[in-house]
Amino acid sequence: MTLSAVLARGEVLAVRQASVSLSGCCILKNIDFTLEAGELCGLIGANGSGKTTLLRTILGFLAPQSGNISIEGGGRTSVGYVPQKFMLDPFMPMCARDLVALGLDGNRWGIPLPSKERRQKVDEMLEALEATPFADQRIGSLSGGQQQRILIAHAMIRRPRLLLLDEPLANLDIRSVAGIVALLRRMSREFQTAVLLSAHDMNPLLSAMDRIVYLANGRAASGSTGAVVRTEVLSQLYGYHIDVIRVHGRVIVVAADAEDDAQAAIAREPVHVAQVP
Ligand SMILES: Nc1ncnc2c1ncn2[C@@H]1O[C@H](COP(=O)(O)OP(=O)(O)OP(=O)(O)O)[C@@H](O)[C@H]1O
Repeated sequence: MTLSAVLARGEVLAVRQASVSLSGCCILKNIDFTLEAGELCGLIGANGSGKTTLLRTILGFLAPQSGNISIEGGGRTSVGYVPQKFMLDPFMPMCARDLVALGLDGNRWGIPLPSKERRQKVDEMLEALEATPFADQRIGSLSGGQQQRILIAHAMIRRPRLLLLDEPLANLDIRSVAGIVALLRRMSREFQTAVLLSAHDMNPLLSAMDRIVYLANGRAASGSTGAVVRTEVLSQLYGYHIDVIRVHGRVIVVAADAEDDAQAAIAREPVHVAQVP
């Protein structure tokens, strides 16, 4: 990871021609996009398309074989992260508020914040996430949507410049999904944090995304949703014909005429089926 020298004004993250291999297998090839302060970006792709790999590379857990990644402020201290499938023990004897407060400690050394200041920061973040009403409940007793809010508060409490979330909408009902998306949209603007969240279904994010990074075939297309989610762009990305169908304000991406069985199996993967609210 390089320091912020190559970032243009306003950019918080720049991924430049980054390629990543795992166990000798190329997972991501020449990924190239930037994110600006306050932008909300959907990292969209089917299962196994490399979303987690890309997030782990941005975090510095994996090194790109080529290309580079620059983050404002130089790295981890300015990045918040909510991992995928974060399992919270239902019997963990910790209330939600305390988990948020732990985010203040992070990799911080030295004298802790005075307890009054600490409490104030936690209260502010709980309020921002509309999590105050359940802040004193045991973390394991909360619903999936409530837990997600607490995890985001934990990741945001040090006001990172970049927030990475791996599938934060998975396993949530449609109402909770809409609530989390609206909160992330508002927080990215309010705190001028660049938010990159992965999802396999772009539909819940359509009205909220400033930018999309669409992963397929180890490669990425990025830009506004209108510019990227198009037949020509996605067909080029996948390497075979893709139809983009817009219906009732939703997008369905389907592969037409896959040439053989193997391709057809891959082709079925990217289909984004519209959910009925
Ligand atoms: N350690 C590894 N060695 C080799 N291949 C790996 C390794 N870890 C992951 N992969 C492969 O890399 C590809 C991308 O995986 P990744 O978890 O990044 O995808 P994803 O888009 O996050 O998937 P999901 O939506 O299912 O979480 C997959 O094909 C996966 O099998």
